Amino acid sequence: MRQRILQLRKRIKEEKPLIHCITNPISIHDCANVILAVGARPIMAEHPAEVADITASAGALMLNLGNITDARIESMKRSMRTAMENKIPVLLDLVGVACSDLRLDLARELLRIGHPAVLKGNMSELLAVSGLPSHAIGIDAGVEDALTEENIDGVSEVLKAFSRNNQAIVLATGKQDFVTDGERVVLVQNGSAALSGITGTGCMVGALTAAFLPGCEDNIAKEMTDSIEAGVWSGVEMELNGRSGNYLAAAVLGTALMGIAGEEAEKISRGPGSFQVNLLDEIYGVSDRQLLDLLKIEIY
Ligand SMILES: Nc1ncnc2c1ncn2[C@@H]1O[C@H](COP(=O)(O)OP(=O)(O)OP(=O)(O)O)[C@@H](O)[C@H]1O
Ligand SMILES: Cc1ncsc1CCO
Repeated sequence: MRQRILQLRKRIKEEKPLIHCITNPISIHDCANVILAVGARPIMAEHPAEVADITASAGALMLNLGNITDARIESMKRSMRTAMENKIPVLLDLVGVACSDLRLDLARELLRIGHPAVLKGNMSELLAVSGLPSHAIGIDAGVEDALTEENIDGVSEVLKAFSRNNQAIVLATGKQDFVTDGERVVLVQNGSAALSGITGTGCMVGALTAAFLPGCEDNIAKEMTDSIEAGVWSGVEMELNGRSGNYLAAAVLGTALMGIAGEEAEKISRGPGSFQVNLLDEIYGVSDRQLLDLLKIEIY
């Protein structure tokens, strides 16, 4: 996994894929900047009459339900259709589905239209979309829903089943980030409480993960073959848009990079203002050596 995420980061820097984001105006600027910081190219087009063309030319599509509008609802449906037709990987960020039936219904409709590679949210949002009770406060996760040593086995079973049912990577953010492909679970333990002191860090994790999706494409078949030969493939084969594959590494890299950058930025910041600036610098500047030395993941 460690070598895999370094290769993925290098590949995106080299290939600079176009990442189409339809997202909320609160964090749209931050999302564009983190995509640039890892070497990819953001485009934030959202007019319903143009999004199909833009999606068709992109390497990945990010749909973020924050601050939803009628225009973006229509655009997301159109882009999801185009992404499926063109075999473009999609990350769906379920912002607010635990506090708004409009967004929950939209998420379900998008899941009927298409097949995201990654389903992302905080723990309350993922419980809500899985059809379970949740305790969100607005777009924030409720403390009752946080991952703990006591509930981790139960939560893992729920989110692994949700991943298998949707044949998507599930990424739940929080103090620890939880990533699963339906078989394996990766806990990413990097991070800083300062990340919850500025808005949009969850959206930025979505944007980073979306930026890494195109880098998983050609390597998927090879990664699976290598794993089978090495006897370590865990058995789950995902049919994503007609390809077999697994975008687990993109989600682990997206969350780990945010977590490590948050830890490093916190050391040199005076408060949320300088933290925000330093966070972007760290996402841009963290070296491979730092990534390897600071990465804290557990794989089950
Ligand atoms: N208390 C914490 N300690 C360490 N890391 C944290 C903490 N809170 C959040 N993070 C990190 O911040 C990032 C965003 O996660 P969070 O769950 O806060 O997203 P969110 O609620 O969707 O955020 P937003 O709504 O602001 O976009 C993740 O990388 C997560 O690991
Ligand atoms: C504050 C806020 N409201 C809708 S989206 C958003 C950014 C963090 O998700």
